[in-house]
Amino acid sequence: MCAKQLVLRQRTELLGALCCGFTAEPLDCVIDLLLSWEVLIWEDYHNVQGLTKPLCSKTRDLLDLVYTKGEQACSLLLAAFDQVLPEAQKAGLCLGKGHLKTGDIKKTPTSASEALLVDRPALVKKIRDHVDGALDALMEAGCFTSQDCDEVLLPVYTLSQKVRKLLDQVRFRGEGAAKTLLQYLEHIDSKPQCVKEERQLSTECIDYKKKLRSSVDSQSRLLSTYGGTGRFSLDNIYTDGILEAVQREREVTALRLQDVVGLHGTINEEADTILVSGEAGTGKSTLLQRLHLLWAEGTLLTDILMLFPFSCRKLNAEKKILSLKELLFQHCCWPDRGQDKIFQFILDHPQLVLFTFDGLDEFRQSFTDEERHCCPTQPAPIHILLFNLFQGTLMKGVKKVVTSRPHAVSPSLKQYLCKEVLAKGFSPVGIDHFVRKHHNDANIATRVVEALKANTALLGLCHIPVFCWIISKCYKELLGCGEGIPQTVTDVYLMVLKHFIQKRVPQQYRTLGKGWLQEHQEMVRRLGQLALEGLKTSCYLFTEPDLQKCSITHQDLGLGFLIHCKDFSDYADYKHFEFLHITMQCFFAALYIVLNNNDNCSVILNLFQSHCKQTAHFNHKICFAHCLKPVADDCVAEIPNQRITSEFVAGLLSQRHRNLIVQSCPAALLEKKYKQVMKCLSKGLQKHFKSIPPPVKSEKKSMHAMPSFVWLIKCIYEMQESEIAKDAVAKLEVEHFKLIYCNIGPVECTALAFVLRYLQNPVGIQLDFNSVGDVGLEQLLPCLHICHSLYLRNNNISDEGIRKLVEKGVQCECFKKVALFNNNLTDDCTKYFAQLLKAKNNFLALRLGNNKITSQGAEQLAEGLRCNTSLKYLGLWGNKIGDRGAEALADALKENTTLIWLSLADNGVGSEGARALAELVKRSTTLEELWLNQNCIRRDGVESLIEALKVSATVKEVWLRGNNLSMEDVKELSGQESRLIF
Ligand SMILES: Nc1ncnc2c1ncn2[C@@H]1O[C@H](COP(=O)(O)OP(=O)(O)OP(=O)(O)O)[C@@H](O)[C@H]1O
Repeated sequence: MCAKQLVLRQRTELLGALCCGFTAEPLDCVIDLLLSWEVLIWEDYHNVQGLTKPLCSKTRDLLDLVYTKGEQACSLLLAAFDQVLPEAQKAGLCLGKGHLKTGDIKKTPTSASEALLVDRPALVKKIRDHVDGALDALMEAGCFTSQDCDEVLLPVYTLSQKVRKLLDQVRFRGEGAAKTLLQYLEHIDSKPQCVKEERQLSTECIDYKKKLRSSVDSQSRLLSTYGGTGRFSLDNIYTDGILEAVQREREVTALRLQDVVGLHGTINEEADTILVSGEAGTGKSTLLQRLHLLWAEGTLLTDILMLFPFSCRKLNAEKKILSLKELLFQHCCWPDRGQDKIFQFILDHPQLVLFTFDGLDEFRQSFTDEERHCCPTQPAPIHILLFNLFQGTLMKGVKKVVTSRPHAVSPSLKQYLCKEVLAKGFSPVGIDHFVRKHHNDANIATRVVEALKANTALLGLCHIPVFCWIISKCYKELLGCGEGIPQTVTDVYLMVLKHFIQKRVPQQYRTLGKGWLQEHQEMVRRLGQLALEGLKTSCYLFTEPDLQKCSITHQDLGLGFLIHCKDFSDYADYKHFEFLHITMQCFFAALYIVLNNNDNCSVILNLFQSHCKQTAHFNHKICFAHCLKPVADDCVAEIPNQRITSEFVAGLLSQRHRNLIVQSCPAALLEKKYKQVMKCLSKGLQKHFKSIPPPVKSEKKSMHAMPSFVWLIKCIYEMQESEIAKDAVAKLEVEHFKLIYCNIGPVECTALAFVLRYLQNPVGIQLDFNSVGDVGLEQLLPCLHICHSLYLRNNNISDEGIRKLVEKGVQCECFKKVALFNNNLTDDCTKYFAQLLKAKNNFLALRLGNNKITSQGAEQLAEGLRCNTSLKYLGLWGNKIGDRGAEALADALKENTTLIWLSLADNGVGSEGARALAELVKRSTTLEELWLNQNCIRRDGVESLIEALKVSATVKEVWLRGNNLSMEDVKELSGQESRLIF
């Protein structure tokens, strides 16, 4: 098909490709290329870009214009799309590759202005880091006025747009300006710009920078949580958590703290907002605090001159309209002099400034991009300022780091994100480090660590830092509990409550008796009522007046323990910002619901039924919209907190805690509430299962769970009620459970195993893209006997997790497949898999792609393969087994009569490895597909494979793309053997 036809037929797709991202950058890049290839002349450029046109109109105009210019122009347009669009977006498009070689049409410029046009695409990238220098050079040479500079530096422009404006202005000013710019570019020194700016800082700016540093330093030096009895220096207690960046295609990569603000993991270069998201207590605020401290000490973010930290919770209190200047100076740090100069410096040097916003989920208004505000001096309500900062309409170029729980991150906010970082809590090593840092006494630390290791359900909870902190704080109660207790989140919070009450009891009566809850029930009820009220209005504050209303003092609350001050500076000001950690507030609310003597169970019904109504279809939008509907007046308002509260209600009503609770609430009423919850949970699960669509022909019946399913399972676990679990899944006929991207961590794994172990028939469990980790994997083991396939792509699993999996797996008759793509596996894990292969002669598929397995691992695996007579699929894509590994595997599989699929793609295999594999091809009577893409096999290696294929009756395809072969080799060799795929 000719290029003109391609442009016409794919008009909608081409339009979509340039307009879907809400940023003009792809269109601008296409235009840059077309200008440099002379498809567009300067006049066309102005016509297309027209000042106030929306993005879609510009793109339509461009497509129309190029279409009228004929076949060659269309061909170049497609080539420009090919260069600009990311691979994923090109997937469905036909861009007529090979029509034209774009390199051939690049003209040799005859003037400086022409040079700027011909090199425009490259110059846009190059000048990005030198806009200020270029403007200075142009001003000095008298080519630009300060008005020209202002036009270029308008804060609404992205950095690339500023460069394009600059280039346009230079063209407008003529050949002299173009020459000056080219000369400047030739002499750009390699020093980063900030070094120069540092030298030019006015004394006002230097003084302000010092003041800001010292204020940030004092705010972040102590761990901001719990005053009174224990204040930790952040340096002493901070423990690295797991951080991951979400990439395009929803892949994730690991990040370090220092990468949070860097380029690593960027998905949209034009945006400035970095989101750190994570569930309650995963350490988002602490991470931010650590960044602040390291900046203040001058050890990290050294290219940032001014850092402004904000707390969204505090900003809720700002009722007046204010300008950006007031926001910065009044809410962060007041300049003693030269306010205007300092503010001007901030406006002029956005790349040297960082804003951080902690706890967007606590901000009362939800993000919207409906109201634009771009003037830094114009006052506006606080939410308008914030939302425009996030979008980049205001203070484009200033990096902003925002933390939030996931539920508060709307799709409309996501489109303005430059990267998304997931805070996933502690790894098992992190838990160990944290506990040891927490306890000065090494003996106690060791006992706590051992107690955790002996109670894996609890260890699972501790990967969330706030639990780790609670457990460390209540270590005396923990060590006195005996083995295996506590098991559930409710157990942990009851332990906290007991600890807290214990502290209020006079020294001489310190040992609490069995009736401890009853003795303190009045206060617990009052706090519970307060908490419930707070949750109904999404209010997380327990302010002084609130407490006074309930005749509770801060002493009652136990300042040293329960109070969670998000920002240490708040502590001095606790009358206004006292704060109980939200999960604790949910727990008190649940206690109130359970202890309430009111016979009417409508609160419980509302609490549980609102979730149960959701169907099993995985549709976040529907689910989210449903969740946002207010459920009922007497029910808590916000869904995530509602979920946490209902889990506690289920836990408190469980038979295990009956003896404690029954002292404060009549037994008959408790029983009624218990039955009510049991009924809701069981009905909820049934509804969920009933809504599973029938399987597509020839496919397995599978269920894609959504968050409400995970919540139901967690409630059942909190109740520790095997009967509901049994009932719920007894009649379930599903062959495959899909729980991908469901925030499944160790806690959820414990609950899943508790329920799924009662399934009648074996299922596949797909948990790809979660945070299962070694601890979670261990938690899943109780349901391994009903699991035929386990999929754990991207789950931070290491060799230790595999050791435990295999230990159990060899005893489970129906466990036949495991997929562990992209985890942290090394050669160590292969000895366990070798054991599995030796012991289980019904095992079918082992997929270990994208791990860190070398030739040594392959050799160990080979030992297992030698004895195995069942494996059909073996995947080692993206490891480093090399020739030696390939030889070992090929040799071990010589006599094998089951393997039909083998992937050694991207493993550094050369011709020697290929020769060994050729032997396998020759001898195998079952092998059908061999994947050897992205290796370094040369022509001689391929020739031995061709020879082998002559004898093989089973092999259908050998994939050899991306090896060390010339075009001629490929042409010639593919002519010799059609089963080779190049
Ligand atoms: N990296 C860490 N090192 C040491 N302790 C930590 C770390 N992260 C979190 N903690 C502990 O866990 C507590 C809760 O962490 P933090 O407040 O940062 O969580 P969060 O994700 O902001 O929670 P929320 O969503 O409820 O606001 C902290 O007060 C601290 O005790």
